[in-house]
Amino acid sequence: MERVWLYDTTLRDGSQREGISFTVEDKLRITEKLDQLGIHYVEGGWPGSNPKDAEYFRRVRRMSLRHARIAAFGMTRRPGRRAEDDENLRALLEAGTPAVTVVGKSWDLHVHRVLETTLEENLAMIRESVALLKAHGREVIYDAEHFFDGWKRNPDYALATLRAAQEGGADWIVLCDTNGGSMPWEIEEGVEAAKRAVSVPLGIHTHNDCELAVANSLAAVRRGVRQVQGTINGYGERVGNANLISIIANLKLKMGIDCVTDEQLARLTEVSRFVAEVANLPHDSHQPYVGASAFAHKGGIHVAAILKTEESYQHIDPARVGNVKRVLVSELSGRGNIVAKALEFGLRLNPEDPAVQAVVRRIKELENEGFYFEDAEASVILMLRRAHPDYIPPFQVLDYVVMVERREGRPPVAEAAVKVRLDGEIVHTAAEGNGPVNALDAALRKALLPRYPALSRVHLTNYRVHILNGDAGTAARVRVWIESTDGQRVWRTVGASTNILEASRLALEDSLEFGIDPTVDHR
Ligand SMILES: CC(=O)SCCNC(=O)CCNC(=O)[C@H](O)C(C)(C)COP(=O)(O)OP(=O)(O)OC[C@H]1O[C@@H](n2cnc3c(N)ncnc32)[C@H](O)[C@@H]1OP(=O)(O)O
Ligand SMILES: CC(=O)C(=O)O
Repeated sequence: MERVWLYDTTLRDGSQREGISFTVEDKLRITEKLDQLGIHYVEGGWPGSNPKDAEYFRRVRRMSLRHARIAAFGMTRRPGRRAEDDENLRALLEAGTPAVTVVGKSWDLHVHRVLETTLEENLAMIRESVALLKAHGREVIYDAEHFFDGWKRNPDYALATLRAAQEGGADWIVLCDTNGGSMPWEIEEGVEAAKRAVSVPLGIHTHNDCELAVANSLAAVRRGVRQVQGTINGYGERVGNANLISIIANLKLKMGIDCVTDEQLARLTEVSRFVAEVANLPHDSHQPYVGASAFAHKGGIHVAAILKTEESYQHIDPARVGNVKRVLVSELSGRGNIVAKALEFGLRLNPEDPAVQAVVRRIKELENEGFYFEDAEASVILMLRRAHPDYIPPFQVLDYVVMVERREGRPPVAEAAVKVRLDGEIVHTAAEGNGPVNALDAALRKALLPRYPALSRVHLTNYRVHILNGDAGTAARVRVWIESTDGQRVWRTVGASTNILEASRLALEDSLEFGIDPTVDHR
């Protein structure tokens, strides 16, 4: 298989997504990451568009990049103007990049109705703009905007625009499915037509309006295209561009094209999540290859099978793209899920152990009562421990009372009293709090801290309440989910009840019990 060059346009096309606004600093950080990923071209932006992009090009020159060539993006000269006098082309040259990408019109509709010029003048605009950039020693990538739409309506003219770019000296001609409306077979036919019309190496640039951008890019590669343009996570205007993350994984792992090294491929998840973070967008947990759920297994039958052989339900080894396999525990679990989850926490269990079967049954019953264990692994591990006949819990809450009082003109106060069995003794404590859960937590800690001083490091980082049957109004059943940390490890627990305090107590008690036991590697 021949080589394929990766061209990233996150900093230009990606910033056209609604909701994204990169700072110059953001763009420089992303550039560095893309370079580490082994991207061959990084399009930094449009220097003729705004001061931020112009500053990016000034600053990126000082970066020492190992793989990436920086490209500046702009359009062909305006109609009726000399290329030398066109301010956008001047800004492109002033950007001082080794590569320049210039976009021109391939579709006659655009020439007549958008540029409002003649077909001949558009050909001259393309030829002369490319030639000017070449005369200044740049590597010139010509982006044929709307190539596929143009080729479908007026093939002769669309192909004539490619020839104009070739005559101007373009190093690459990139066929764009700008409106994202093409089907894979139309892409293949368009690429074949372009191959017959010009001899310059071809590239592909697709948009995802029919959810086909990745498939269309791969179809073009199969037809001989040698450059693929896309954005990290598919960020882009409207519904987005071709997702370069999936394209890289597919080229390397499915098509055997060595576009990045194995080590670079293993950074794919990190880069995808990094760019989401910088873009201030939640990372899509269901994103193929790199999402947190991309290799998450929930169905009992699936988990039982992957415990025997992982390829039974995984199309690749997740480590190849820097991701990890995960096992979820829920009412859809079998014994395999429990055994696998326990193993993640350092507990080796025999699936034939009656405790395992008991926990599977209990999880199904509790989920029916409103518990939800998928993201409350610590509560699952505690159930396993408690199911064992020799397990002695570090403490047991026997009784509790919580009072909330509000008197006219004064803020509400909460007070809790607990009765706890600890090392065979009964301990009574009471404490105040700024709310009932806080008071209960304080009273419990007062009882436990003298015996378990390590609990002073344990604190809640998140507390969520989910109403399970809102139609029942104030009588609704609620689920309380707590995330805790001891500064090193993070764990999650759950409780459910029609009483919000009881649900909180269950989740809180699990959180503290899990936090006490230092023998288990909590994650
Ligand atoms: C397919 C793509 O994604 S291309 C990238 C799209 N991205 C952007 O547009 C973001 C950056 N753009 C900008 O900052 C501004 O639009 C600028 C600086 C480029 C131009 O701004 P203005 O001069 O105010 O023009 P405006 O944006 O209103 O209109 C675009 C003009 O470019 C012309 N034009 C569009 N494509 C081309 C082209 N390939 N070659 C020459 N002229 C073109 C249009 O006909 C229009 O001309 P008109 O003003 O005579 O009607
Ligand atoms: C060049 C470009 O971004 C497009 O045609 O979609």
